[in-house]
Amino acid sequence: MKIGFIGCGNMGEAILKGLLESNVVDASQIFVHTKTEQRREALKKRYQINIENSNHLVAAQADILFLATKPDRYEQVIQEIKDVLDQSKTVISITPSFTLKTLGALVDHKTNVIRTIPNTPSLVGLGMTGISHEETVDKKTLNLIIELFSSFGEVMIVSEDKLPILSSLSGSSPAFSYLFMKAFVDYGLANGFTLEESVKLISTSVVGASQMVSTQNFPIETLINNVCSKGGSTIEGVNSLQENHLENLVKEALDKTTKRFLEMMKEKN
Ligand SMILES: NC(=O)C1=CN([C@@H]2O[C@H](COP(=O)(O)OP(=O)(O)OC[C@H]3O[C@@H](n4cnc5c(N)ncnc54)[C@H](OP(=O)(O)O)[C@@H]3O)[C@@H](O)[C@H]2O)C=CC1
Ligand SMILES: O=C(O)[C@@H]1CCC=N1
Repeated sequence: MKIGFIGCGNMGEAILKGLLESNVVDASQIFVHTKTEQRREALKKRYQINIENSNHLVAAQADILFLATKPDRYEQVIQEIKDVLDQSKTVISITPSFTLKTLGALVDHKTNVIRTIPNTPSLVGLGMTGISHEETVDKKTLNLIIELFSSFGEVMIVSEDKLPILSSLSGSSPAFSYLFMKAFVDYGLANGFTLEESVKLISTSVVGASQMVSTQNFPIETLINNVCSKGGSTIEGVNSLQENHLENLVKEALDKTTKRFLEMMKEKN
């Protein structure tokens, strides 16, 4: 099996590194083209993968092809590679903008297309990828795609209409978590802790809290209450966040994120 990347920036590299570290594929099986030579050289040096001089050369060799450019390049790069696409290949979109129907039309229905929303924690093997596909995709191909994405994280198959919300919940949410965590790091720095200490304290606690939410069969409210000792310190912070409407702020941000996803789709379909 050969895997191609057309474009390989933040998200493409997260998938590429996730795949390599999971050992499901070897560097010799990966073929990449990006716009700039500088980026191609950097990726070659970092991962010892095959670098090609055109998108066409990548597509000609790959069985599975990640379109990892920004959405404004999708139409152009598909034009460049269309003549080498056939039923033996699978094209994977990772962008909000294009529906399966539009992607199918762009590739002249010559190849399988899968629509995904991955996230950047794939880089460290803790990704979360939403996948939508046409019913016509055969089981073997679908299982292979699921296996690839599962090698660096979790996978959720959803109907296409659910992708905009899924993207806010898992594609974009790492950015919101980083912003939240940045406030803790800044607080540690301002109060005598080093950067390393502050990062360790908050990142370990957030990993622990994530594990509690995903493994303990409690409502999240119970987990919050279990930290708030009666008459203790935490309740003061929780009350302050609630008085400042943290949950409403987050929901408003999610609404705006989803709205933009839908606008991006409207622009291209
Ligand atoms: N970042 C994220 O968290 C997530 C991103 N996505 C989606 O992933 C896609 C990529 O985003 P992201 O990785 O952040 O973007 P980046 O800007 O980091 O990467 C874009 C890549 O595309 C390459 N590129 C640009 N033009 C061409 C071209 N004509 N041919 C080949 N390669 C080209 C760039 O090359 P070069 O580096 O040489 O300039 C770069 O490697 C987007 O569609 C985004 O919606 C989805 C989920 C999460
Ligand atoms: O910001 C974006 O458009 C992409 C989609 C999900 C995360 N990043």
